[in-house]
Amino acid sequence: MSPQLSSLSSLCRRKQVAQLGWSTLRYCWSGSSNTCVRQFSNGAEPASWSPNLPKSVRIVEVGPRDGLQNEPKRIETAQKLELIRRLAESGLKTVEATAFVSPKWVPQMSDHQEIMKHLMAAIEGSNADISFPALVPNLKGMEAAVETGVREVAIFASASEAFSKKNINCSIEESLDRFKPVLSCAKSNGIKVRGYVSCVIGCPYEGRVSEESVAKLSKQLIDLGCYEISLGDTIGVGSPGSVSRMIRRVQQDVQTDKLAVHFHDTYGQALANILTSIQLGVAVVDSSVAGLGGCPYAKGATGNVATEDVLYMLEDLNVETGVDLGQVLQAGQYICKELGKENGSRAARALLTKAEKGGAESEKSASAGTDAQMIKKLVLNN
Ligand SMILES: CC(C)(COP(=O)([O-])OP(=O)([O-])OC[C@H]1O[C@@H](n2cnc3c(N)ncnc32)[C@H](O)[C@@H]1OP(=O)([O-])[O-])[C@@H](O)C(=O)NCCC(=O)NCCSC(=O)C[C@@](C)(O)CC(=O)[O-]
Repeated sequence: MSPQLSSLSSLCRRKQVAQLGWSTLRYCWSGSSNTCVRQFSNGAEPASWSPNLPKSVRIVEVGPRDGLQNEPKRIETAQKLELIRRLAESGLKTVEATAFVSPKWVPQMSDHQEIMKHLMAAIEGSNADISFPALVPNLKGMEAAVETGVREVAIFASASEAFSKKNINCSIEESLDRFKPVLSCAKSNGIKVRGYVSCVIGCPYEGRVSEESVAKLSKQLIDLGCYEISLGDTIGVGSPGSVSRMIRRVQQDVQTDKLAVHFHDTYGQALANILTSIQLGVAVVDSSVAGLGGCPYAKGATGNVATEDVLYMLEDLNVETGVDLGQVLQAGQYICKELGKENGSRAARALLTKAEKGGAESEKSASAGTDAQMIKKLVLNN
């Protein structure tokens, strides 16, 4: 073996390239630039640029709930349903639709019954492979959700005491007590329950949150019966260092295939955090169309990471999502127009600018295949 191949071989072994099937890989060096180009021996592209990435990622779209809950202007139920319809048509398999919370606390979600009844009627009797979960904070919310025929709910706890108090008006311990009857009601009605842990890196009232408390609460929610835990950086203060420390600690107590990540983009770290998380094996990512969002009880925190930005990155990494970026982008444009606000997705804005300048010209200059394909679609659809 040449010295170059031998040093590459040990480097790749360190990175556990064996998982990809070492024998099927052929390596060529482009001597001058010293870059390694990987190809499968059958000529196909490698699954992804890094052996540590999952083959596919499930996107949990939270725009209609997390994205809209903080909007000051009343959004009509019909507008919300139109947004959900467009998102569902893009190939998303999970679209969080609403929250059965108190209308006094979060007025924007007060049409939860109507939204959920409509969605459940739309998929009734079908084998539609799509889930429309709703947030529930307590048994009262759960009972209202059950009346609509809901098939999946999400309970939400906080790793910070102060945030728990502000957000759901009880301590962490009390919230777990409130969730117990929710879980048993879910069990007897065959409803899946997802669990959120908020403030996994920092809290707007208490500052830094320990990895220990995030792991403890995540495990408690799993033990209560949640099938998955979404780790929420509610105020978007994490970056890859703190995020990887937190995830590694949680992985000691909860299986990785039961974890999801939920990043807000306050410090512009969300995509880096997602890349870090998926390299640690997490294969479920929450995001919000057009980067809508913010929490009413976390002032100053910006929206969730934009679904379009996540899809743009994952497409380039060859990580499958089954979601059509063009359709999500158009759903984002629809809701931004209704809300009278600019699209918060950087990828959406860049692609739209290019599309406006003219598809053919942009295709020539597009740096990534994703750009060219997207612009073609946008030009055709506009
Ligand atoms: C949990 C409560 C209800 C406690 O609120 P409370 O005031 O302590 O509740 P209560 O039991 O004392 O009841 C007070 C009133 O609320 C009613 N009530 C009681 N429960 C419900 C219910 N489920 N639905 C509708 N109404 C309800 C109840 O019937 C009563 O009505 P009244 O007699 O005054 O007319 C309240 O604090 C609340 O609704 N909080 C929700 C806050 C919220 O939605 N926050 C945003 C979620 S985002 C988040 O948490 C982060 C996340 C998940 O996105 C992840 C991340 O970003 O990191």
